[in-house]
Amino acid sequence: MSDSGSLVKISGLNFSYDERPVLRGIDMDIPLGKVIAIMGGSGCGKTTLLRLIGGQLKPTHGEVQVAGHAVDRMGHDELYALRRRMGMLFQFGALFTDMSVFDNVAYPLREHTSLSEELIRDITLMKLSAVGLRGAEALMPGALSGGMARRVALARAIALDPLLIMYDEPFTGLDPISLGVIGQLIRRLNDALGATSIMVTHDIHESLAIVDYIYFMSGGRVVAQGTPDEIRASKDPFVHQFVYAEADGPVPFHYPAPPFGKELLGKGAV
Ligand SMILES: Nc1ncnc2c1ncn2[C@@H]1O[C@H](COP(=O)(O)OP(=O)(O)OP(=O)(O)O)[C@@H](O)[C@H]1O
Repeated sequence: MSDSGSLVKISGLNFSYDERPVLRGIDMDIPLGKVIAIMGGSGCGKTTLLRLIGGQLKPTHGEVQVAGHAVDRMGHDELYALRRRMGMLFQFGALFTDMSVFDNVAYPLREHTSLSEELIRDITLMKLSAVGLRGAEALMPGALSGGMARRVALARAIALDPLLIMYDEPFTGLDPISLGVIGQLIRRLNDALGATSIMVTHDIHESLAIVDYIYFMSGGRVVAQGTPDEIRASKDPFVHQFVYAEADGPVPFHYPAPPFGKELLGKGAV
């Protein structure tokens, strides 16, 4: 793929929290218009990767480019302008509980633009309509089901017509029907906006249904990648473990610990 076609280009990316390496040489090329999933075991660095793309963290080595510009070399104003073009949906959506559905979705427009209240109203209603919730504008978040709240969070994430939308575990805590609805919405909104979407998720089946490409991470590295068809056909043990939700495989079930026998004996001997 040519550079002109990629919205996010990650090259040789390393990142450590203090001295502890979390990402170790990540390369990704995410084309404009695509929806991609990043999967991997707990703590493998997925959220850290999103924060590096968003410019909240700086690489230890390597580079993240968004729309042809290195994120860590941007000045304050440039980074602010870029963030305005990025929609983020964090785990559980995190709506402002003391604001109505309407005010939640209008919030980024009021914060980041100088549009008239009349125009903000029209855009907000259009965004709510895009997620099927125009009629719910006056409700407070406490009155929403989990699936509806997630849809409001989606409407808020796309309020400013983002170039790039990042989702951190958008399906967590949803029932299977809402999960399918949110998955389809992520795809439809991406395509309608001509945006590019990156989602960190544990849901392999929803990912296979809606994304263009999947990266699997382990130990801070990309260990497998491919289109949904390639992933379904893959014999890679890592991919197999994810697709078939097996406890035993390359992704360890246990957090690293000293051998059990040694620890128990150690305690018994005291
Ligand atoms: N602010 C921080 N300071 C120090 N270490 C951190 C910080 N944030 C995350 N970590 C550590 O970095 C590693 C990667 O964390 P990250 O949240 O990116 O993983 P993840 O793949 O998103 O995990 P999960 O799927 O459980 O959300 C973890 O071991 C975590 O404990």
